[in-house]
Amino acid sequence: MRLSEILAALPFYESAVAFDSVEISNIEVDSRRVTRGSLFVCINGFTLDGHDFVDQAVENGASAILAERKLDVPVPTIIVADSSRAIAMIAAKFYDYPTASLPLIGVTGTNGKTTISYLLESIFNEYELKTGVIGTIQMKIGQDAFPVNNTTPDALFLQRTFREMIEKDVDKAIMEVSSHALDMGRVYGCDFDIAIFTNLSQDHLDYHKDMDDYLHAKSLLFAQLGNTYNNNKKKYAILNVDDPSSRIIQRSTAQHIVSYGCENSAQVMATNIKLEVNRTSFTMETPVGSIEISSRLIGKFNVYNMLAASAAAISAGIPLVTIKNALKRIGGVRGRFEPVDGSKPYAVIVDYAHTPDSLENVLQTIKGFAERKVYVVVGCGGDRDRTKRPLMAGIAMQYADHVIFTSDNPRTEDPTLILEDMTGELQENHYEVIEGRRDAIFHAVSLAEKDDIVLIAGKGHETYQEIGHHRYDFDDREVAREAIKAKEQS
Ligand SMILES: CC(=O)N[C@H]1[C@@H](OP(=O)(O)OP(=O)(O)OC[C@H]2O[C@@H](n3ccc(=O)[nH]c3=O)[C@H](O)[C@@H]2O)O[C@H](CO)[C@@H](O)[C@@H]1O[C@H](C)C(=O)N[C@@H](C)C(=O)N[C@H](CCC(=O)O)C(=O)O
Ligand SMILES: Nc1ncnc2c1ncn2[C@@H]1O[C@H](COP(=O)(O)OP(=O)(O)OP(=O)(O)O)[C@@H](O)[C@H]1O
Ligand SMILES: N[C@H](CCC[C@H](N)C(=O)O)C(=O)O
Ligand SMILES: [Mg+2]
Repeated sequence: MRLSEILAALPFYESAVAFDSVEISNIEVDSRRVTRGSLFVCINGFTLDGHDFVDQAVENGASAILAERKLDVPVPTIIVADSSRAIAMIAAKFYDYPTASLPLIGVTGTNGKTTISYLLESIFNEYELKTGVIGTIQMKIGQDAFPVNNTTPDALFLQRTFREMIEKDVDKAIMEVSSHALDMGRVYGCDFDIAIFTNLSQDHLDYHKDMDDYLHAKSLLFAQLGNTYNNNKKKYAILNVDDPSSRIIQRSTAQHIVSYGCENSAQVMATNIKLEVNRTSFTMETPVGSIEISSRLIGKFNVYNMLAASAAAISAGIPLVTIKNALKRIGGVRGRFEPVDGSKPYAVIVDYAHTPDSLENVLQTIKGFAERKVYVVVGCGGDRDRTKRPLMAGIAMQYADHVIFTSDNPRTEDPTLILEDMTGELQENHYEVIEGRRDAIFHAVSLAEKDDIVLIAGKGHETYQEIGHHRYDFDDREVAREAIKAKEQS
């Protein structure tokens, strides 16, 4: 595509030289991926500055550079005020606005995004539609899975992926939209058809100034709903009426709102909720009728997830009976309330709870069924919100009979200091600190007796532990299985 055509997507740019004849074969933000004919976009990141790699990009064959300042290079340089925002617009243009035709659902909120994405995948698949999913665990096109570095990847990856999804005949794309992504403009250029809000509770206060700032970022998904290409497609905002933040979010969109909830009156509402140890059932009242839902997803928080997914699916025209069958079929989502080796007299559950609210929800659920002791193995990630550490520790202590505090992903922080942040204010002493996560899991499992429950929280599906800048192989579920085996042999 001609550079001038790509640049037409930008509201403003400057260039000192003529570039009318420049052809662009692809766009890249990483100088190492640049090939002959690339447009290299220099992004000033959190750790490195793409402008410093411009020589490598030119050596690798870049035809033009998009940057935030003048650079001494022998190819045309286009100057914009903010290249990480410009990239979203030009990537959408370069890949010919894929989301103008690809039906796209965005899920945002503190907890439940991944779960809802996979519920929607199951519902659409049940209706024989091909899905694409982008989120925390992976990117999927149909049943093919690919690794991702971020819950919501950068704009270039997104637009490229949406185009690939169209080429591979995807009918519905579902993506998690993190507050970081919204704040950094990774999803500018995405034309969402349905936007889902799950809930808002404390997390990410390392990045967002305060909870208002965090909520504002979440609301941006709804502010952009229907404003992208003005193509007159009907848009829906799916809001949780039981979360007070929905009232603020509601004000950021003029699109059709579909409410869901259990406590306050909602368009899609759960009544007669029965929470059992291995099954959840409820009546789902909807604008298109009422239906009995039965699912193997456990806990009231999963009733909210099922309502949110159902409200979105109904808005997308999926019949209630398909929704019912899909929710009945789905066994669970990887690393979310996942039992490890259900054949033992005690239970071991791995769950991705890494926020105060999710930990409280999961522990409340477990306490609702526990016949004897509850053990919790939990830590907090390094280089992340420090203020959630004592809150998570307090919640673990409140619900568990015994807590083993351990390392999550320490990243570049000292694990001992993270654990001090967690335990420093604790008044009671029914806890131990075992820094090594493997030892902590082995110890917790060794303590479990008949009818006890061990919750291993925080890392869910993750298959690594990040210490310093290195990711070591580590999977809570595998380690728990080994611990169970060791216990049985001792
Ligand atoms: C703070 C943050 O969001 N950082 C993101 C950012 O990385 P960065 O700014 O550090 O990038 P950088 O390494 O400084 O590089 C700057 C530029 O130089 C370029 N470069 C670099 C090296 C080189 O040789 N040549 C070159 O051109 C890079 O390609 C890049 O364009 O851009 C990267 C590429 O898009 C992201 O992967 C990375 O996310 C990191 C891994 C991250 O941890 N982000 C978290 C905070 C995040 O976004 N989390 C949310 C989920 C949160 C949740 O819901 O729980 C998410 O959506 O993932
Ligand atoms: N609706 C919900 N409300 C509160 N807690 C929830 C809800 N759904 C899931 N959880 C809890 O939060 C954890 C993470 O769930 P999930 O992965 O679906 O959320 P997420 O929003 O995708 O998280 P992330 O921000 O890490 O991507 C689960 O393991 C469970 O403990
Ligand atoms: N998307 C979240 C995941 C946190 C998972 C937890 N295991 C941790 O490392 O803190 C984040 O990057 O903040
Ligand atoms: Mg997620």
